[in-house]
Amino acid sequence: MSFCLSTKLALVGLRGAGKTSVGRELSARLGLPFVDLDERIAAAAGFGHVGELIAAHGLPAFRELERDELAAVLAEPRRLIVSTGGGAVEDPRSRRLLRTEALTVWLRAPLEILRERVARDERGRAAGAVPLRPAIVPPPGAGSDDAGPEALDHDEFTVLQERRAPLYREVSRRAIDVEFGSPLEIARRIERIWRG
Ligand SMILES: Nc1ncnc2c1ncn2[C@@H]1O[C@H](COP(=O)(O)OP(=O)(O)O)[C@@H](O)[C@H]1O
Ligand SMILES: O=C(O)C1=C[C@@H](OP(=O)(O)O)[C@@H](O)[C@H](O)C1
Ligand SMILES: [Mg+2]
Repeated sequence: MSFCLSTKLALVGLRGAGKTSVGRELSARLGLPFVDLDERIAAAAGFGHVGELIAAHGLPAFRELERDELAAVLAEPRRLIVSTGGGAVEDPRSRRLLRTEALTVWLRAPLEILRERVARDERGRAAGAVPLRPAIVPPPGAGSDDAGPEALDHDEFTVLQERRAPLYREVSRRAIDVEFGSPLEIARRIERIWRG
């Protein structure tokens, strides 16, 4: 991709990978505007965070907003950094746009790290607060009386990783391992890719 005026840098990866934190650091370092897709969608709909939006309107409604907002951001005639939500790649049109309209970078980390970060984000929040990241994978057998023995093995992150890893790979020009290093250090690594 040529380094043109409207080039966008997009971050993808599972929940907890650091897309929001690293995107913010990158924006400060590169002096480019930052869009966190989740924050923009939640604010536009009058919610404090996307977990509240999903709780109120459901996952399919959120996915529609996500798809439309990503297309709008990637059509903006300016350079910017966009941090997507972990599930943005599930929409085929979004994948095409991430491939063609942005330099997309996949932030990768072992699942136990992601689990720990996501759990830590929920700790210390008020009792009864709506989760920041609601569970989105129905347990096997959900809706029937007998979930079956495989329900014991159900793990949200494993399911999402299996489903999404090929999609992240498909849209990304580069994958970055983010197990080690602060968001600032990871932003510095991505800055080098961006500057070519
Ligand atoms: N490189 C990192 N090292 C340690 N903690 C991190 C790192 N990146 C993000 N975090 C923390 O992990 C949590 C999830 O980060 P966030 O940026 O919201 O991820 P995402 O947007 O990919 O879900 C936050 O508490 C954040 O401070
Ligand atoms: O994995 C997902 O489908 C989601 C990830 C979240 O964003 P982060 O990846 O920034 O946590 C947010 O968009 C929503 O809770 C759904
Ligand atoms: Mg985020």
